[in-house]
Amino acid sequence: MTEVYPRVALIGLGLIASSMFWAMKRRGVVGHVTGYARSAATRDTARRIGLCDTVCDSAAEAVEDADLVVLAVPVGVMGDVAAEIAPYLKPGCTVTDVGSVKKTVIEAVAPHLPEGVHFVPGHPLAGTEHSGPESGFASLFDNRWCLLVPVEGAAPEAVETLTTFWQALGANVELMDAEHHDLVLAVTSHTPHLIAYTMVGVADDLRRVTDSEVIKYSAAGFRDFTRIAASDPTMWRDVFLNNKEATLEILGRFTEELFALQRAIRTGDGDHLHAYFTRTRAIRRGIIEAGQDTDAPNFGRTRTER
Ligand SMILES: NC(=O)c1ccc[n+]([C@@H]2O[C@H](COP(=O)([O-])OP(=O)(O)OC[C@H]3O[C@@H](n4cnc5c(N)ncnc54)[C@H](O)[C@@H]3O)[C@@H](O)[C@H]2O)c1
Ligand SMILES: O=C(O)C(=O)C[C@]1(C(=O)O)C=C[C@@H](O)C=C1
Repeated sequence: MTEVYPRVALIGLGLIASSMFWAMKRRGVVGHVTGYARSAATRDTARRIGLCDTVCDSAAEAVEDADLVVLAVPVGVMGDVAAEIAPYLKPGCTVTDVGSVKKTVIEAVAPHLPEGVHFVPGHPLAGTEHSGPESGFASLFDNRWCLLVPVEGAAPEAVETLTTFWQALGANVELMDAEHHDLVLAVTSHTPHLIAYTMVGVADDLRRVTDSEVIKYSAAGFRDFTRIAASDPTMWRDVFLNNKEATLEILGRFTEELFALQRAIRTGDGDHLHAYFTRTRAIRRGIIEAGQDTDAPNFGRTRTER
């Protein structure tokens, strides 16, 4: 296919950036890809496995000729990274990010970017519990959503080109505003992760107290929780600290429902439980009927399957 961008720079070389690299190379989406990660060990690993055409020892060097710069670092450091690269950005280039939270990332990044640079924030809704340069694979974004969250006054051509880029990586693209994005993701991703972290923590405490074999005999549902709860601690700490308002709102609602279910169990209100579970089952069936069941095609894949 024709190149969407001649030169791309990946800042941060973890799961998402490495998957983007392999996906770009799979279809010849771009020309040359530079990469930079803060840690020398990550840069060494990237060089060893051929991740990026050139691995640079500074962010400045990585971005200087890039037509697209992708910030693929934890959301808590997006602003620092933007400040670091700002003086070296090529006029007319596009800067995007892949952060799981949009409002605070936009607030942290936008003020650093010089005029003439297009900022088009993004978020691919695809991932695994693995992290680091060796965890990526080319098919991660296939048939997954990538949400773009253009800031006010964003150049339509810059948004269009980034849309074409993500489509070439296999994703379906939609535009959304930042506040709505953060609320939707609090429901579909952030709060579920917090619940999984909590449930696994509770099971672990229980194991210590009773010395039972909670983990050894864990059923499939709980195993799914342990997978989610194995996700990167830095990434998820930053997600919760940066999507405070929406997560707390959804957690509040979650707690109310949980209390209602708790009460139904205590009072023996089987009708309440049955009606509730019937409603939730219908949601799952609706997803399957709508053909949107993209159930975990990426889980457990390794880099060798790229
Ligand atoms: N993991 C997922 O499921 C997923 C999905 C969609 C979006 N995201 C978002 O993508 C971003 C990256 O996540 P990931 O899963 O690829 O993480 P990761 O932990 O696999 O990789 C992060 C990379 O950033 C580097 N880094 C950290 N601080 C840096 C700094 N100050 N300067 C330069 N490099 C730095 C790390 O060395 C590492 O290479 C996050 O913002 C995350 O919220 C993650
Ligand atoms: O499947 C997983 O492991 C994920 O957690 C991926 C997941 C999600 O919650 O769906 C996690 C965070 C992202 O920002 C986007 C995708």
